[in-house]
Amino acid sequence: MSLLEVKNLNLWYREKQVLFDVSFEVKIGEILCIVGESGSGKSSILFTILRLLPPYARVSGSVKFLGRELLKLSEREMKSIRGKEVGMVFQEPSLYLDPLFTVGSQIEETYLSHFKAGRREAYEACIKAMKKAGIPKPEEKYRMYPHQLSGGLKQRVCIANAIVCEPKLVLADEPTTALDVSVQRRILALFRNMKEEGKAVILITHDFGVVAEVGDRVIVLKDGKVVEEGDVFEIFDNPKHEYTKKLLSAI
Ligand SMILES: Nc1ncnc2c1ncn2[C@@H]1O[C@H](COP(=O)(O)OP(=O)(O)OP(=O)(O)O)[C@@H](O)[C@H]1O
Repeated sequence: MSLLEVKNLNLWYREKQVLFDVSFEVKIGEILCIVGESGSGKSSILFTILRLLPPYARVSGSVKFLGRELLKLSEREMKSIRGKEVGMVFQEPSLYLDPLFTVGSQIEETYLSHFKAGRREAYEACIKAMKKAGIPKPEEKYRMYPHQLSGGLKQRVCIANAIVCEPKLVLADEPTTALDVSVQRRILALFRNMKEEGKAVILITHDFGVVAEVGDRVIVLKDGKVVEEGDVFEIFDNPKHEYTKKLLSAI
């Protein structure tokens, strides 16, 4: 069953068009990887799905999540979807953590903004999410401020924040780039587990090793257009587009 259906999506930042007729689907239990060079529009696809665009952006097309047209929802309805139904891990964790609050209170806040729960329940959900995100000694880290954590740990806090409400879909923009190999493996294992729980992930990555390890399907983006789409094995064994061949030969 289709969890997310994106059809003929176009995006303009002021006069400049950056997405051209982008269409793809994400099924339940699937990890879709988006690959493409810097500036090809990968992050813009995720920001458009969650409607986190600047006021000067213009969008046409359709983004259906479980049959609901997200592009037509009010901001209030979108708020109830962001973080709860659809989680997001951004590229630069420092930008999304508030320096004035402990990381534990920020993750709990995400939980409490979507569920009527007491402090104890929120605390337990927070510790569980931190463990799943591969944070060692989560009870200690819970009380720390972002500046007291390394870049890799901050990224894992963002991942915990994205999964604390157990969303059906996680959008992850280069989530493992700042992490060392063992933590990276743990995060990829977390994404694989999400598939088994009937959830799905859209993963932006430059790393074809990551695609091979967890991806089910891939879309290749070039200058805002989908130039190739297919199952991971098909793309690796038989890339059709010159651009995909070039990306593959670069690794
Ligand atoms: N908020 C914005 N306002 C104006 N232009 C933007 C904005 N965000 C991105 N762009 C432009 O849109 C195009 C696509 O950018 P986007 O960040 O989506 O690409 P990307 O493939 O994710 O790149 P990267 O891998 O470097 O993150 C680029 O030309 C970029 O300069």
